[in-house]
Amino acid sequence: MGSENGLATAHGKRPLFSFGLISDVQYADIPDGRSFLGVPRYYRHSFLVLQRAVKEWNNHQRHKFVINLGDIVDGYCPKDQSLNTVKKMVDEFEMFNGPVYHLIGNHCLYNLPRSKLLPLLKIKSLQGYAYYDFSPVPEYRFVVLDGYDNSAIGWPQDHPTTLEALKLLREKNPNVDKNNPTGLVGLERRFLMFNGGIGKEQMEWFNGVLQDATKLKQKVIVCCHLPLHPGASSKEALLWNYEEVMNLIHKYNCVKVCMSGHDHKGGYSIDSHGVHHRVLEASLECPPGTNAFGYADVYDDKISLYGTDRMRTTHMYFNPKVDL
Ligand SMILES: Nc1ccn([C@@H]2O[C@H](COP(=O)(O)O)[C@@H](O)[C@H]2O)c(=O)n1
Ligand SMILES: O=P(O)(O)OC[C@H](O)CO
Repeated sequence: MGSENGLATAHGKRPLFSFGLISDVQYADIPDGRSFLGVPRYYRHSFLVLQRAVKEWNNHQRHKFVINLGDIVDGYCPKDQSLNTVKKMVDEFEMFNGPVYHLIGNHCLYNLPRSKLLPLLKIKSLQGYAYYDFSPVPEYRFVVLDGYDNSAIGWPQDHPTTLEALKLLREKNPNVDKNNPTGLVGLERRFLMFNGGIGKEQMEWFNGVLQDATKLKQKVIVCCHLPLHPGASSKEALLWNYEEVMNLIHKYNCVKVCMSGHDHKGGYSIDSHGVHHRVLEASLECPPGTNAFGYADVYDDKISLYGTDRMRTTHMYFNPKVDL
């Protein structure tokens, strides 16, 4: 891991704080396999990646917390093992000497209902939603979005949200298999069942948090399992209503970085308003002996993400013209 070890850096400053990050561990006690498109997936090895990540984060000694960008378990995990597998993963995360913040992903929801999943992940939620915020230092606010708020997965089959999401998928995606993007053109390829969107109440809550952060002169890092910007992601992995979310973010100047998982190859872009979008490379796709985890050093004018092996290092400088 490229390291500044939390000490004075090249531009002479100490980070305000640092934190560990990882995404798409997608562990299951099953033999190696492949994605639909043929990319190898190492279901058992991904647990070893997590173990090595926790060891590194603890060795560093200065990380204030760790954030898991979602999909702690894989959809192929035998369903009679789901509960114990999620517990095993949470227990491993809890070997970290500090708080751990989890996001939910589609694979989590293939395994467990929200009522079981959220308490295990220690996500304090209202009515089963998995969005929340926290402020590790007065200068920064993290917003965790629930990208499966509007979704055809994770809610009971007869739930109004499921029915509404299925209606949208029928309108947008003519394929029988609603995970199949064949025939969908351009950004419409995001209308797949393994994606989802942010609902009205969550949007209102998000707007309120951005207003409050602006008042407090806090910089905001938005985290969502589903990517929010086409420049950093495959079209097939995007949040259904990413434009609505980005329009809201762009009304304010406080959001500096958006972080996601889901699109396993990873990605990075800066949008037209200078907001950085970083999609993290998946732990699941690390061949044995390799890794994909990292940590971020956070300053008042940049975030440096230091990746290990398959997770790329990214220095994200904030646009000095964008004042708080
Ligand atoms: N191009 C694609 C990608 C996926 N699918 C469908 O999605 C399911 C999940 O895909 P994974 O990459 O997670 O394995 C897969 O079973 C397909 O139904 C697709 O049709 N076309
Ligand atoms: O996380 P999965 O297995 O549902 O795969 C999602 C795809 O990578 C999105 O393009």
